[in-house]
Amino acid sequence: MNPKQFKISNKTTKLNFKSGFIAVVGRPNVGKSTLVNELIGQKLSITSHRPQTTRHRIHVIDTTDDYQMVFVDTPGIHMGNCKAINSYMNKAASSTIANVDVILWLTEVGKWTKEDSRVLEHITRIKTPVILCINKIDKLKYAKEVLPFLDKVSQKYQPTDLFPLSAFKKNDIHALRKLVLHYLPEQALIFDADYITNRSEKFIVSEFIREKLMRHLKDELPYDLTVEIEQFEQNGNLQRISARIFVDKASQKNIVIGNKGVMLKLIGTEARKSIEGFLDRKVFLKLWVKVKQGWSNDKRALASLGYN
Ligand SMILES: Nc1nc2c(ncn2[C@@H]2O[C@H](COP(=O)(O)OP(=O)(O)OP(=O)(O)O)[C@@H](O)[C@H]2O)c(=O)[nH]1
Repeated sequence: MNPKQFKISNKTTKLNFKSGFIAVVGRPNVGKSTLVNELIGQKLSITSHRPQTTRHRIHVIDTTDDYQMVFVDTPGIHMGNCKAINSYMNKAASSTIANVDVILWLTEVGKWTKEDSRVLEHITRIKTPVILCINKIDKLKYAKEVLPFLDKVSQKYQPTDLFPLSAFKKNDIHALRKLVLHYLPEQALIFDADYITNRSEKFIVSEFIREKLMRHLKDELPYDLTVEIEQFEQNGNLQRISARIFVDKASQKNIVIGNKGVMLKLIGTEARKSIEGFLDRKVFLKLWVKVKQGWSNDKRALASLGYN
């Protein structure tokens, strides 16, 4: 299903119908986007093994006959980099936790870091119910190995619920969905039943391209680039897309293109396949690389590239 324009619903729903907003927060790389994609059963948020993959807040919506859950996936709250883009990401995450019905706070089993403590500072300021999810427990050999970590976390903070899980396990996702539902108020649909995100098709497509760049390029390079869609035209069952990849330095342009264009071709092929699956039509994708020096630390450049 393709995202349509976000619209407030005026449809009536059955008795006892529940709906509400659920913020998904946590430090980078704990599995927030993976969890959100699993909860809604569709990939809309990009993921990678690298921290700080998600840069923008995105609403993804799951509607059934009984409920409508609006998940708000956020960038990881992080430290140590004070570029304008980093403060944009931290602000997008921390401003989300007010005005939701419940917060899913993700941590990773066995790994409490300073950035988790930073999230805790934000969480303790608000009164919203918090489900503290201890993710990636599939990495443990025995289930009981989670206990010392639960103990450690409980000494720092008493959440409304403590929920160990693996985002990869269907049963865990099912149980978490039931728990979330408990915190949603009985009220009608917030958005029309066929809306699945607040973001445009163009935005999701640019994110799929950025995901492949994050996954294939090494070191710091993925953090120094962004993607802008220049052409997005549908002609019957064919979607023509032209996208520009902005890098920070001239030397980075050659790395993104690769020897004889091999890297850009690989990224283009993988991105095209993902986009075709998402749009459910054939895609002609053209990628360009352009140097835009200092874009990630320039507020005006950021705003013009959609970071606002
Ligand atoms: N083993 C294991 N890996 C997981 C699990 N959930 C997520 N991951 C992996 O953790 C990595 C990070 O996942 P993301 O969903 O991108 O994490 P995120 O918290 O959205 O990351 P940011 O964009 O940095 O905020 C990916 O390689 C995922 O495949 C899990 O339950 N178990």
